[in-house]
Amino acid sequence: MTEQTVSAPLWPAPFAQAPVDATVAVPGSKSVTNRGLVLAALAADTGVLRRPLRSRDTLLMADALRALGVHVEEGVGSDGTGEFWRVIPAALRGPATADVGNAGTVMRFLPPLAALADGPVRLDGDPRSYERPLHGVIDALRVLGARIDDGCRGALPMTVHGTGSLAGGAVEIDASASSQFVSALLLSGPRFNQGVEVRHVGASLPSMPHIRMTIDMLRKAGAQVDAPEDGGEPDVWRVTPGALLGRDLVVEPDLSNAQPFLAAALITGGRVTVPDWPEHTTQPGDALRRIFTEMGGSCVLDEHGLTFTGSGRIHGIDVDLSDVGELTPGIAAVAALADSESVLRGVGHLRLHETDRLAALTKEINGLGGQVTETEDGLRIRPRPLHGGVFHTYDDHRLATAAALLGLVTEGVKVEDIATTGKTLPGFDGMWAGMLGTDGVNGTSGGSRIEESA
Ligand SMILES: O=C(O)C1=C[C@@H](OP(=O)(O)O)[C@@H](O)[C@H](O)C1
Ligand SMILES: C=C(OP(=O)(O)O)C(=O)O
Repeated sequence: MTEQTVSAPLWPAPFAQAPVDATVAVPGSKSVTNRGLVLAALAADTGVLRRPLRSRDTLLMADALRALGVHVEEGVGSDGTGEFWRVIPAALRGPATADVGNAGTVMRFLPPLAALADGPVRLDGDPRSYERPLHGVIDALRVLGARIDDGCRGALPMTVHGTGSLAGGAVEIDASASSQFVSALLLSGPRFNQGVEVRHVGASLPSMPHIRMTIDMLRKAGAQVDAPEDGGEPDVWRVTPGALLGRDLVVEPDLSNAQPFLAAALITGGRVTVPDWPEHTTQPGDALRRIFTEMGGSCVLDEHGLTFTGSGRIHGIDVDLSDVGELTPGIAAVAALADSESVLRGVGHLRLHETDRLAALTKEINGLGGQVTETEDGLRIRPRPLHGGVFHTYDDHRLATAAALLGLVTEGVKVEDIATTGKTLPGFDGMWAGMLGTDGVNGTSGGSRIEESA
């Protein structure tokens, strides 16, 4: 978290005049889209992603794959099935350069793929990407046979000197900083000569549902994966070398991006339906059904989707979020509005996300009158009456959506750089106005005015 010195646009967060009552269609999952792109690029034949997420993180992945010689064509189905991306794999080429932005999925999933290119691949990104942990991927790739020039930093920017193939084999890593280290190695594993065996040797491992998502998608693309949950050794995954199939994949809505809308129902005592909520999923956002129910609402999953209804009461919660860390900012915002204290545990690694999320949430919620303290592995949140003010967002999409939530029930909240939501949810401000019925349809325009900060 660095202080923001440049003036950034301020977005007056719309204040809810009444409980929300809306249906909100949420675009595709970032995590599924970027895994789908990588697996399709490594496949033996053409694949299609239907309803992919079109956001900064996924466009960066598509562009990086194009730089490596893969064809990613964008189209719109004539049969009402919406947008699709056709991925035509090709021999991976170097020299190439790729911008990873501040996308964890791109900066971690791309290096193993780059090691399969037939020349050097230079990876660079936003200043924050230099600070985000990448050593687990870099060190592992070296053990597996890759040559990487990272100036001994264990971080970006770096060049992966691809030679057209990688030996692969067994490797130990400490993935306590990010589950994406494990996912990255497994995703490209089928294309390594000996496949890959990844053994996690660190103290903890966050975001297990995301590792399950990796395994599930690998298997659906034809890979053979041995995982701990199938009776294998704890913290060891094995991927057998072999060809991957091009799939026709319909991307589920991003359930973590559904969070602010469901939370809006919870904190206003209203109701929000998210269509196409999957009955079974590996997405961590599915845990919102349990977490937000415990915090005071109720939900029904039926043919309309997931309908979440607030009760008018918001309860504090004591919860371990290590499996679902990316939900923390939204849960923290709701907790700041609750009728009792909350303790959010197991998320120390969020200090190395888009920003230091624990420091940023503490500072910004307290700036509106809240009482949040950092613990070693999370946050303690004592609800206090909040007041308006500027909420800084530190280039973090989930800070921005958390701020919008606080502004929904607190007059005068101004959110810095709402456009940062474009990392995973472009057009968030318009969707928020649509949920409130203030998107111009009924004559008001709460969500679109922008001011310059001092
Ligand atoms: O693999 C993925 O798609 C993700 C894994 C998680 O990363 P960490 O394990 O680094 O928290 C999550 O926070 C991120 O938003 C997406
Ligand atoms: C941590 C996140 O993203 P990334 O994929 O950049 O790690 C997130 O989306 O909350």
